[in-house]
Amino acid sequence: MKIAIGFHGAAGRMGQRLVTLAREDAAFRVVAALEGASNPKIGQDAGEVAGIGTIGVPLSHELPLEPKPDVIVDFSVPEGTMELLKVVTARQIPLVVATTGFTAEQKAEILAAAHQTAILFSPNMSLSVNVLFELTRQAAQMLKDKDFDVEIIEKHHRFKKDSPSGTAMQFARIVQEVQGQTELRHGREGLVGERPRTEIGMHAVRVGDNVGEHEILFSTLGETLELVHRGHSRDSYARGALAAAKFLVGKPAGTYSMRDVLGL
Ligand SMILES: NC(=O)C1=CN([C@@H]2O[C@H](COP(=O)(O)OP(=O)(O)OC[C@H]3O[C@@H](n4cnc5c(N)ncnc54)[C@H](OP(=O)(O)O)[C@@H]3O)[C@@H](O)[C@H]2O)C=CC1
Ligand SMILES: O=C(O)C1=N[C@H](C(=O)O)C[C@H](O)C1
Repeated sequence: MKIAIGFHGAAGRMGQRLVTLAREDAAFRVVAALEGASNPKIGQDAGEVAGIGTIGVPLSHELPLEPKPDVIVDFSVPEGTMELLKVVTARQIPLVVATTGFTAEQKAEILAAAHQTAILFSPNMSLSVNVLFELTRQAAQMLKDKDFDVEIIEKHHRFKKDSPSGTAMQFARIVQEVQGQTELRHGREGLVGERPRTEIGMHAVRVGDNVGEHEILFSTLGETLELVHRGHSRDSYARGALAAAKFLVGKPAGTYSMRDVLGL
């Protein structure tokens, strides 16, 4: 039996790649392609929008009653995800949340919804970024209390709405958990004084069509260690999200992570 999969934000940059790659994967049948109510492409075929020809699934705002998806993958905007949460909890549909830019309150709502259905929530679906989360934790542990400054630089395309990226925030949280920095310093300007060791510097660069780069710098007097990930295309995120969808089908309510999917 094929997995019936739905996409939320289906006409977006990521949504189009997901529709395309899911159609190439014999494990899936695409049954829903959801978009914001005001999207001008509502009613158009999701495959036509993705550039792969007609697949018989129109872009819609409401999730049709039938066929019920076995899982939904969300790459949209925070307000859209919050709306979708009501639908997936009412209908007990597992959800992969890949959207970023949530407030702390919105994150708490997503975690609360996981009491009612299975939710996998990750700011980055790529295998190697998730490996880098682990390497960063190890580096932070080994360099703890050794007089290192930590700065995080992320680069993304000019269309990105949230800053810093959800992934950069996750790198910062990992280092803070291990080393205890109390403050995130978003850029610097003016006579800000010497750098305290209690902050992590955060720098968001927005350039052209960059699909995502993250650098974590551990630097002390005389040397710098740089951990770097560079995306080549959006397909690394899309493939990770489809692996997460396969993993989540049939799982009981609860929160899951890419570590579970990738066996890290
Ligand atoms: N976790 C990960 O690995 C990754 C996460 N992302 C995140 O995914 C999200 C989407 O990225 P990207 O595809 O580049 O962005 P896009 O803007 O290209 O796509 C978002 C889509 O969501 C649609 N949308 C807007 N409002 C709603 C709504 N209320 N309900 C449903 N859909 C809606 C947008 O429509 P419209 O254009 O009409 O506004 C658009 O089609 C971002 O938050 C990004 O940071 C991206 C890549 C990887
Ligand atoms: O908007 C993007 O493009 C990306 N967003 C995610 C984030 O905010 O971390 C993941 C990836 O870097 C691409």
